Amino acid sequence: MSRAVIVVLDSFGIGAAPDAAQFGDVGANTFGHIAASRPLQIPNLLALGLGHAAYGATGATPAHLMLPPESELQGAYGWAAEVSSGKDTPSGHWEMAGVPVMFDWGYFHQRDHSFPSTLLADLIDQAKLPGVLGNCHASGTDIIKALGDEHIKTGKPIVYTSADSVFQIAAHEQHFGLERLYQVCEIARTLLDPYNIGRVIARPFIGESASDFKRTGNRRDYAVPPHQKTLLDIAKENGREVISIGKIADIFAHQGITKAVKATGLDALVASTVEQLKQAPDGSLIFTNLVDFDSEFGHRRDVAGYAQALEQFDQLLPQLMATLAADDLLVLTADHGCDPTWPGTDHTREYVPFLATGPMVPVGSIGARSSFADIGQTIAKWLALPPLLHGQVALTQQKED
Ligand SMILES: O=P(O)(O)O[C@H]1O[C@H](CO)[C@@H](O)[C@H]1O
Ligand SMILES: [Mn+2]
Ligand SMILES: [Mn+2]
Repeated sequence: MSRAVIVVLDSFGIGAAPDAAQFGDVGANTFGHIAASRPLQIPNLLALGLGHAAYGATGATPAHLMLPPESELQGAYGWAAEVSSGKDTPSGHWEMAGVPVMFDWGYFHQRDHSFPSTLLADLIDQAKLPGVLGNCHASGTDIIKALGDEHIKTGKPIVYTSADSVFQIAAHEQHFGLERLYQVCEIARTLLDPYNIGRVIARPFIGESASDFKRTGNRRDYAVPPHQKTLLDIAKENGREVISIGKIADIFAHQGITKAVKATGLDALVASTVEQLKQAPDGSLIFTNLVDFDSEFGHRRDVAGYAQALEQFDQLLPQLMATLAADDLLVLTADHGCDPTWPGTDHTREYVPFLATGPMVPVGSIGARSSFADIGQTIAKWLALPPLLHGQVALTQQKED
């Protein structure tokens, strides 16, 4: 048997998807626009075919990049489009696990007074709150700067949303209390089910004034469970270990997971992945989400920070690859784009990279993939699990002669 590792570089799109026009995202390109900002030192990602995949997705090599010859690549590369109706995190992850989201989530479209008054009244009543602040579309870091002081004074949590199907609640870890914030989120989760909202997100922060308010790693996402069996459920049912690292367990509403490991930051998340890979039994699935690309840089429209984080990840990659056993598969991908040069602060509809490596992975192009589900289907095959309902197998183990 063999093992599989998926590492999601959250928001790392590689060029506008064929249906980007429906999202106002024609021309968005997370990777391309970061690469255009300055020369990037990412030799390991390029050796896995990242530049080739970006070329495949857009028809152009990202600025400043010299692509290694195809014969020198260390894996298979492709570029995958999303079939799910939204460009949100759960849709992207569920689709890559074989469950595209073809229905529409509920959204709060109004930029101000975004939430129905009955919803807020029920939340205030059931969670025994003195009221709420915010009630608008916002960037999470801006809104705690603007309303954090008032929140501390009044004890009213800050509620806000975005173009995603989310209801986010920001509150101070000490003044309001972390456990209390989680309890309020659980109440909100039940109230939001009838609105078909994908996630309630707890956004704890610390600090004593606007200049030093800082969100912490205690963020928690309350997702609705996937509507069909995912790759994770199928692996678990077949007696496999399914190890979540970072946000994955939350994104799948803790379904199909046998072990959940928390870590904060790129270094710690990759280190946890390496550590789990060292001990995971044959047949295991390890699934890691690197949230910082999205939450610290993409949504913050921080091109320099994103570029630096890509270089940091590139440096961590050899260690991860060196931990792969002879028949292991490592897939690097993303769940959507979040072009830091794009107007607004929301996600962008993009192709994502589908980079696969491991000693038995055939080298070369696996081309354009019409759904992220090809990732899950490929892994199901690699792990000798029953096939998923969606997706095409992109590659199989290359047997030695
Ligand atoms: O601005 P922050 O709070 O980071 O919010 C972002 O994070 C949410 C979940 O990924 C997205 O819906 C987006 O609104
Ligand atoms: Mn995401
Ligand atoms: Mn996001």
